[in-house]
Amino acid sequence: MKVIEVSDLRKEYRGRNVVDGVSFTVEEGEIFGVLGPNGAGKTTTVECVAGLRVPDSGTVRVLGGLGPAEVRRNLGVQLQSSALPAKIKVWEALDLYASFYPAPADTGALLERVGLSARRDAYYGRLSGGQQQRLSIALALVGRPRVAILDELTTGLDPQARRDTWELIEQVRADGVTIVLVTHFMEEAERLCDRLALIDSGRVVALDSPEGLVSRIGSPQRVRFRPSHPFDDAILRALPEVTGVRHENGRVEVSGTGDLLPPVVSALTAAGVIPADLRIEQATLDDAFLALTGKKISA
Ligand SMILES: Nc1ncnc2c1ncn2[C@@H]1O[C@H](COP(=O)(O)OP(=O)(O)OP(=O)(O)O)[C@@H](O)[C@H]1O
Repeated sequence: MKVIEVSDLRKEYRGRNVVDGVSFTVEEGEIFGVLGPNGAGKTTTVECVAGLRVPDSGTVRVLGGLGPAEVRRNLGVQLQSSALPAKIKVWEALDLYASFYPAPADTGALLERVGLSARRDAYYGRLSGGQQQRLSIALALVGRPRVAILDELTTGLDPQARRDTWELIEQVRADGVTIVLVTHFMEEAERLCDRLALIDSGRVVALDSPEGLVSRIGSPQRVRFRPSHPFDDAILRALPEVTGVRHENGRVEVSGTGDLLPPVVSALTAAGVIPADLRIEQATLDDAFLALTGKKISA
């Protein structure tokens, strides 16, 4: 079942098309990513989906076309800008948000799940960045939504807190909540998303699974090494898997397709060249974005 259907969404600010004809659908139970550089129009898009901004044109259908009140009841939203007052306590914030819904989640169990039980009496302003993010996720889930929209939820977190948050998101999805995840971290998108829309300058430039996006670009693999001594590139260029060979500061980078490593290593070995510091790199979503738009996501 399609839980969100967005068609030709447009929003203009001061003569600029911030959202410029965006269309996508989100299936029930998936983690759908909206990935793109800062200022690409991601937040504006999801805020239109959540009914928090009015698009200039285009349509948004949530859960088969519910009205605004029903959408609010079924949609949990965690936004970048949803800062709480510093002097509100964790349990007070949760109780307050729970009071907006007819059948809210058990707030004690929710605090447990996001790892904040021990901080229930703490002031919001006293929480670490990771704890504040976890509370904002709890607030997005307290109405027991069928769909949760999470915007830049790991921005500013240290790597451990980020990984903990990813695990939490996977658990939430395992409970059957459909998740729309806005991010500009490709690692986050690669790890969590079933499908994603790459957004650039208000447009969807591609929509696919992370693997699908990466496999669209020509050179999904790179092998790098430091050769024991100079050699003739022709021995590598002759291999059908190899599409390019580059030399840089005494290192060699071979790009190509398929299973690149074995033929490269055997060709080098046959020529008596020992590859030191051998590394293999898969293409990433960043490479896919670069290939599609000419820009880096993480600018
Ligand atoms: N209310 C507004 N009035 C004027 N311009 C706005 C408004 N909201 C957003 N914009 C502009 O629209 C563009 C897209 O903003 P948006 O927040 O949707 O991008 P984003 O992809 O979510 O980026 P970020 O990750 O930085 O939030 C930006 O250039 C922003 O300055």
